[in-house]
Amino acid sequence: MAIRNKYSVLLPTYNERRNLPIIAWLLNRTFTENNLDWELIIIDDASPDGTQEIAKQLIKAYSPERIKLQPRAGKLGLGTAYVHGLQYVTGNFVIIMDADFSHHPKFIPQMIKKQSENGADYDIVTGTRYAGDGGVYGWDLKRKFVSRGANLFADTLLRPGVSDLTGSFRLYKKAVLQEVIRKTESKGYSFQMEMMVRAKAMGFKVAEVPISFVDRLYGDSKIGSNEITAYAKSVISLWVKV
Ligand SMILES: Nc1nc2c(ncn2[C@@H]2O[C@H](COP(=O)(O)OP(=O)(O)O[C@H]3O[C@H](CO)[C@@H](O)[C@H](O)[C@@H]3O)[C@@H](O)[C@H]2O)c(=O)[nH]1
Ligand SMILES: [Mg+2]
Repeated sequence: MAIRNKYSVLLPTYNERRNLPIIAWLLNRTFTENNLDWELIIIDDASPDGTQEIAKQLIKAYSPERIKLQPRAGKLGLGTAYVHGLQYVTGNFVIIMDADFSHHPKFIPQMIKKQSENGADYDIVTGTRYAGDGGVYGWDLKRKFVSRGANLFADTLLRPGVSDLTGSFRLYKKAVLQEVIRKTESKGYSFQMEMMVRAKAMGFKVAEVPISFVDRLYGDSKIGSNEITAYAKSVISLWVKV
């Protein structure tokens, strides 16, 4: 008999108390309706808004097998949050996504289907805002420009052949995520781009699923201008090395 797949969602949070119950509810509904085994690992960086209290209530409401809280002592960045969370994964597939429902769980079954579609066996399935029916809703012109510019910059220099390098809604085989993460140096938002460039350079097979990214309703984005500088540095250093 074939082994049943298990999907572990890594969810980094920083001040997401209003979003967390809804995203947990949507994830539970999606996995249950699709008869999939899953767990949710919340990586909270000591959010001052009490996100962890909400996480603890959710663990009680759903069960400690389904929802896990793996906090850190301070705000240590998005890239290292995934590295931290990965240690606790018990599934054979890992999904990374944002907690503010910019990444709607309804795309997860599509990503899972794509992973093995027509006898394929992709190592990574990435959501893309920049191909097919994908798109971005709710961002101002400046943010759209930064995102497009970041993708264009990395694509021009590194040619990885993936339409959305900075997007962070992805499905990985756990072993692949572990292997690529070991080589990745980015601590912040440039993590996604570096992971994808390295994965392609390492010969992993990547598929794309168009997603609509809807800007958050509650709370603020945590991206700052220092992240943009770090991103540019990371693209250039990959250009030299990879
Ligand atoms: N634990 C932890 N979580 C963090 C940190 N910084 C951000 N997060 C969490 O990471 C997710 C994304 O953060 P946002 O601040 O909402 O990002 P965004 O501006 O909407 O950016 C989105 O687009 C970027 C560009 O395409 C993406 O790179 C990014 O991942 C995200 O999808 C959210 O769940 C947020 O709580 C951190 O330092 N630590
Ligand atoms: Mg967001």
